[in-house]
Amino acid sequence: MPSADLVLPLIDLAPYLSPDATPSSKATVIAQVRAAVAEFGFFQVINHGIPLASQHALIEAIRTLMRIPKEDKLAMSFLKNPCRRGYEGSGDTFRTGDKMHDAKEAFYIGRPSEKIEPPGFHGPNIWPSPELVPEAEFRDPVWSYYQETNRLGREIWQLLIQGLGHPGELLSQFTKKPVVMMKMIRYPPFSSTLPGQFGVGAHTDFGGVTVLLQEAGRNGLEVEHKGEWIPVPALENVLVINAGDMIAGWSGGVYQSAKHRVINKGEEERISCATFWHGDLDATNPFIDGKGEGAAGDETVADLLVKRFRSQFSLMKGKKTEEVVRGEVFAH
Ligand SMILES: O=C(O)CCC(=O)C(=O)O
Ligand SMILES: [Fe+2]
Repeated sequence: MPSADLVLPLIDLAPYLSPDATPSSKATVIAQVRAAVAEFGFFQVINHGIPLASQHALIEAIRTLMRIPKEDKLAMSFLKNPCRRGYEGSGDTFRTGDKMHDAKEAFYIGRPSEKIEPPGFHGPNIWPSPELVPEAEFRDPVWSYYQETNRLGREIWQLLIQGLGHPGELLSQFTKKPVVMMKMIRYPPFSSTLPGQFGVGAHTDFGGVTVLLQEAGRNGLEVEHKGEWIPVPALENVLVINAGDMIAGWSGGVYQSAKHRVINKGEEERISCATFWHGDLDATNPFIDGKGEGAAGDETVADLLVKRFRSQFSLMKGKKTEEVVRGEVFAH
C-alpha cells in the first residue's frame, strides 16, 4: 500500500540557479539535494528554469504523436533502430522477474549525431514525417524541451558532484559527448490495462540523473522508501529528479537509486517524459580516478548501460532476442 504520510522533499532551485545566487545560498541547495538523494534517491524541484509553456507544448506534442495510426507508429519502431530511437509499443519491454509486460507506450530521442556509432548509443533521431505530424506540432516543441531538460540535467549533476565535496567543473571530465536519452511516455487509462498490469513495473533507473515531467493531475508514480511506496503527486511546474544506479555506484553508496513504478489508476491517459542524463561512453567513476574499489571502479558508462539492459530486461514471448540485443541498450 502507498504510504499517506511520507512525501518526497521539494527543493527550490532558485537560490542556486538565479543570477543573484550567492555562495551561501548555493551551498544550502547543494546540502538539500545531497540530503534528499542520500535518503530517498528522489526529490522534486520548483524554479528549475524550464518554462511552463515548453512543458505544456511537450505534453501536447506527445499526445499528438501517440494518436497517429498504430501502423504509422510501428513504422518508426525502436526495435528496428540501431540506436534505439523511435517508437516503443505497449508490451515491447518486459523486465526479468515481472509477471506482465508494461502497459506504457513511448517514443525516444537522444543527442543527434549524423552517423550511427557502435555500440548503438549515438546516431540520428527519428521524427515523424511532416505530412503525418507537422514539425510545429511535434519535432519543434520536443527538440526545444530536450534542450531545456538537457541543461537542467547538467545543473543537477553539478549539484550532486558538489554534494560529494568536489568542484562542479568535474562534470566536464565525463560529459564531452554525454549520452542523454529522452523517453516520452503515454500510459493508457486504467480500464485499458490488464488486471495486475503496471504502467511501468518496479525498477531502478540504470545510469545518471533522471529528470521527469509528469502531466499535472495525472498521478501514478510511486517511489519505494524503506519498504513503503510513496506516491509522488503530478504537480504543475514541479519536476521530479532521481539518481540512477551509476550515480549510486560512483558515489560509493552516499546517493541512493530508489525503486519506482507507475500505476495509472485514472480513467484518462497519463503523459510523462523522462530524460536520462548519463555521461560519456568511455567515462569511468570520476570520483575515484577510475582506480577505486567497489562499484563501477573501472567500468565505463557503456559497459554499465549494456550490462544493466541485459540483466534487467527480457522480451515478451514471441519476440526475437536478436531484435532487442542489436544495439538496443537503452531500455529503462
Ligand atoms: O512516467 C513516470 O512517471 C516514470 C517513468 C520511469 O520511471 C521511467 O521511464 O524510467
Ligand atoms: Fe524510471
